[in-house]
Amino acid sequence: MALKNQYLIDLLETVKKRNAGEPEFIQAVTEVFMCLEPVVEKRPDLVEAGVFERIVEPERQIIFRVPWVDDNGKVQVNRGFRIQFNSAIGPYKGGLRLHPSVYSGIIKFLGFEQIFKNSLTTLPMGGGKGGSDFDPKGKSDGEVMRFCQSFMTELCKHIGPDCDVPAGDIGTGAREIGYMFGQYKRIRNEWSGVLTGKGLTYGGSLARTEATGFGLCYFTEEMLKANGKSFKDQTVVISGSGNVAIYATKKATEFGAKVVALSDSNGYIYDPDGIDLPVVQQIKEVERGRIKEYVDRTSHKNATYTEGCSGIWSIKCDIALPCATQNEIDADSAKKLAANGCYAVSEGANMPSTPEAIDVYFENKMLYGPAKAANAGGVATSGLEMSQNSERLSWTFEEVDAKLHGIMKEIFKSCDEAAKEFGMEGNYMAGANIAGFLKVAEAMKAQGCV
Ligand SMILES: NC(=O)C1=CN([C@@H]2O[C@H](COP(=O)(O)OP(=O)(O)OC[C@H]3O[C@@H](n4cnc5c(N)ncnc54)[C@H](OP(=O)(O)O)[C@@H]3O)[C@@H](O)[C@H]2O)C=CC1
Ligand SMILES: O=C(O)CCC(=O)C(=O)O
Repeated sequence: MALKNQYLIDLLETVKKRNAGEPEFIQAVTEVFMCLEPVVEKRPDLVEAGVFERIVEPERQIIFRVPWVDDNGKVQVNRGFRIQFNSAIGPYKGGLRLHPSVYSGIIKFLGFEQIFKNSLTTLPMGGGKGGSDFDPKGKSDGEVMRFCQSFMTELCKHIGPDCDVPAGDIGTGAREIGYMFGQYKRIRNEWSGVLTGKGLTYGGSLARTEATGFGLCYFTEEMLKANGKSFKDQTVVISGSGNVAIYATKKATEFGAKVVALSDSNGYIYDPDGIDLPVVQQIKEVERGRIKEYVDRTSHKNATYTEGCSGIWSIKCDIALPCATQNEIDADSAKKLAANGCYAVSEGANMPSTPEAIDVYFENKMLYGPAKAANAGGVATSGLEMSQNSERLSWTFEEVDAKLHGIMKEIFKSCDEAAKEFGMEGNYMAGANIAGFLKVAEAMKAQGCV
């Protein structure tokens, strides 16, 4: 697919020049622009208000030094990032990624996607994202703590419960959030809901741990239902074996599907008898081990491990849920999925499909649940954590889960309706981008040229 609208073509050229060397961000903007072409035609008032030019430029970007001392007494230096992309509809909100691949282009694409995702949740949250090229893998708890304290010593100057509320993402789980929260509280001498994904003993919300994976399945079930299908008795392949993948496996299994594969950045497991989730949880959540250990630890005799990640998409399945990282499904992998009869791809990870892979989904009439809608359950539940912190109350697991389920149903409905309204029925990617954009755009127009 290529852009046809000259105004958007020219604007994309400007974005490319201004953000040279950041291909992930250009990829994210290109996708959004392709979906917004009919909006440009229908809403000249938004063009007049400069909304398109303003929405692709972050309100603020912070880059900082993160020095810390390792277990050998050696000084290490990482780079920290926080991008405060858009605050039109609420305080900046989005996770912190700790992974060696992190640089400004990754944080910028994630922050940009977050604007539309957060808008789709219906909650008042703007878009932001952050992180560092620090790799928590293989580090001791002491090293992770010293890094997190140093990171927060700078970050705390720029965030706050009514300004910017970070959370977890790849490499940032409950341990890291705990260390960062402790440091924020110590420096600012205040207890506030400045981070979400907190532990349950200090203001965290029940069901936040499960929320992204559960939400992905709630959204996917709605998409399947609208097309006369369901998870029941379907074979599912899920990539990754982190927070999102684990709870997507749990909910898909509860919905009656059989999940047969999971992966990490070294390789993938295939278990034709269905993934033995408690074993995966022990290895990944408790021991921080590698997925290949599964084969020796499960009683399922037919389980196998294969080195390398992309082979996971050659496994025959009905539904694929990529839950690891960006651009993990390319055109070749998408073609293998289609050739093996996979009819639905729904994204737990952020931007896991390349543009060429998305073309393959549409050419093969596969159902496609785009990340900014399908994985919005995590941030939605973070929004619910913020509400509980403000109220000084804690809701039960069932209450939070029911609200999450309701939000995911509404997100599917908005995507479906926007796609229909703008003449692209069944294209939930277009629907998600249009519905997410319109709310933010109206707010930006109403607030004047800021
Ligand atoms: N956590 C949340 O609430 C939300 C997360 N997301 C997105 O979901 C995805 C997964 O996040 P989450 O589960 O939280 O992260 P985790 O750190 O818990 O798990 C990440 C998983 O993905 C694998 N992975 C990471 N990088 C790569 C890579 N380059 N190639 C192959 N596999 C890789 C990891 O393997 P290994 O252990 O080997 O690194 C691990 O299995 C990300 O795209 C994130 O942005 C989206 C919405 C909310
Ligand atoms: O819960 C949050 O605030 C962050 C979630 C997130 O980073 C994401 O949706 O990608």
